[in-house]
Amino acid sequence: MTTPIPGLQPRCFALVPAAGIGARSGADRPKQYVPIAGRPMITHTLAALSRVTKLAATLVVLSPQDTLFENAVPEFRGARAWVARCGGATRAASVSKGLLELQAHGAQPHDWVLVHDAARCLVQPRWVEKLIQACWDDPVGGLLALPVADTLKQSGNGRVTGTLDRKAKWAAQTPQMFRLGTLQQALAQAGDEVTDESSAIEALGHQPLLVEAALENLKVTWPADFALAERLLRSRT
Ligand SMILES: Nc1ccn([C@@H]2O[C@H](COP(=O)(O)OP(=O)(O)OP(=O)(O)O)[C@@H](O)[C@H]2O)c(=O)n1
Ligand SMILES: C[C@](O)(CO)[C@H](O)COP(=O)(O)O
Repeated sequence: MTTPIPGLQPRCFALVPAAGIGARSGADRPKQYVPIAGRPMITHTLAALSRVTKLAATLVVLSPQDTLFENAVPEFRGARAWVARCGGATRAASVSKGLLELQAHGAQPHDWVLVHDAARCLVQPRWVEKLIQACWDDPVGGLLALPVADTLKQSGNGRVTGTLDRKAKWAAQTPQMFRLGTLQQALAQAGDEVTDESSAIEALGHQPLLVEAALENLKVTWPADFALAERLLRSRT
């Protein structure tokens, strides 16, 4: 595991995987570019991250075939805003490629990386700050998450085949915050199929910190989620 270096302050970087196609969303384009409340979804995500002063820079990982980003987010530029068209076939592959890109920009193994889905466009700066504060002195790092409130059913052929114990179950969100070096090692060992960073870190034998967030930090995934996200965003202004 990458450990802190005495006397050397780590920096915090945001890494935003945005190389997916949004197959489940039913949209006519990658879902991160679908307008929500008048702007492409990803602009809300990046605007929220830009208000987190602890972040040294934000890297957006795009698909090598992406032609939409610069038009969608013309304001995303400058010393703290990086883009790399190095996305892979899975979210984990995109994150791994992004970590290499962060290193190419000078990030060090002991620096913190906050991986945040482009598709969680309702993230609020205060939740990100809560995560940073909670994890800053933690030996492992952690993630935003929410205790499961619904009763969990096991399914088979559309019928209930069992009821799962929901005690001590949390739904993982993002950002997920880990040291760059540890995350690189974890993803290299876990492979490209893990669905979040925490799973890879857990597979190394660590126990990431759970930092309670809000239901509102949802991931736009299904067609109906766009209207819900729009209502929530509009209700803030
Ligand atoms: N190969 C991939 C797949 C996903 N992502 C990103 O990871 C985040 C969470 O993934 P998900 O919600 O599953 O997005 P998609 O993969 O685009 O959706 P779907 O699975 O429905 O195709 C998204 O911001 C998405 O752009 C990525 O960078 N690279
Ligand atoms: C990282 C994540 O958002 C945590 O809930 C989630 O695992 C992403 O999953 P997906 O398969 O990319 O939708």
